[in-house]
Amino acid sequence: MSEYQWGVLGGGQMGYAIIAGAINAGVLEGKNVIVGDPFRTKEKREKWLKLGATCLTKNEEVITQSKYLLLSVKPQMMKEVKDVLANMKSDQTVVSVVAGCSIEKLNETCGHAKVVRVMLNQACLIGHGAAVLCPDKDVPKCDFEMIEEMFKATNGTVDIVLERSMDAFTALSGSGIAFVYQFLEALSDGGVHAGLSRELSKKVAVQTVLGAAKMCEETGKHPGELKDNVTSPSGTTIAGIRALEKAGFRSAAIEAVIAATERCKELS
Ligand SMILES: NC(=O)C1=CN([C@@H]2O[C@H](COP(=O)(O)OP(=O)(O)OC[C@H]3O[C@@H](n4cnc5c(N)ncnc54)[C@H](O)[C@@H]3O)[C@@H](O)[C@H]2O)C=CC1
Ligand SMILES: O=C(O)[C@@H]1CCC=N1
Repeated sequence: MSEYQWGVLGGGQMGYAIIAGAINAGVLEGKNVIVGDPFRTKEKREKWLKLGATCLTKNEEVITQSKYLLLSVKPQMMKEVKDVLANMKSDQTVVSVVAGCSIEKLNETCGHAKVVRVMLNQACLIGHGAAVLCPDKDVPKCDFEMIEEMFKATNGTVDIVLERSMDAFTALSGSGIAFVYQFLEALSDGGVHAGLSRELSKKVAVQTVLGAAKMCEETGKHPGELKDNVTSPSGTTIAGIRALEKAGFRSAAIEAVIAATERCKELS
């Protein structure tokens, strides 16, 4: 084993968010990271080099030189990496964020390595992800604690969950952040329609969503109760809520989580 501790297979959006988040949080050093990716663009390689990581296009070397391997290729790319993963040893641990890829499948694919399945979203880059972890039974306690600490440093919440709920968490956390981005974009479009500048509308929309999330977190109150507190009789809010209800807003959000969960099941 070399000086590298963390290998990454797939240095794209999620691999980068997890590792850069950990480096930003001070729980990992770039010099301890080795990334395997075809690096089809110069920008991608440079992003990793800036972190102090080592970039390789040969996955074999990444595998042999890592104690922990972050598996962050697309589900459809698993077949491309399965031959190198098959060589993994029992003193190595794979941390997989691959949507829909079960522990059973990971065990079949990753040689003798131990396996931890994780789901989270890209806000881990800035310490505000929402992570769920699902370790296989044979993961040594000290290895799991180390992995848990790393995810605690980069996520607002970290929970250990049963594997059967991973598809739902993929929808709620992994994809859910994109649904919130869509809501944010739509809110600021609404502001622009009402005559606000794009810049100020976006800024206020972001702060409004941030404030709502913090109110839910810090008061511990049900979002419905907080909504009722805002809604004056014959006021502006109820007029807006009526419009949202007419358009099926809450149902659309529920359907989005269901659709993403179903898609995750299909991917597996
Ligand atoms: N994007 C997200 O917000 C989230 C993604 N995930 C999961 O993370 C995984 C990665 O997703 P993204 O980062 O979005 O995808 P991405 O496409 O940004 O990253 C995948 C990376 O794998 C690289 N790659 C392709 N073939 C390879 C090979 N043979 N060996 C090594 N690397 C190879 C690509 O060049 C790319 O950089 C997926 O399995 C996804 O389900 C999980 C949670 C959230
Ligand atoms: O869209 C996807 O498939 C991935 C998994 C969760 C978030 N992004």
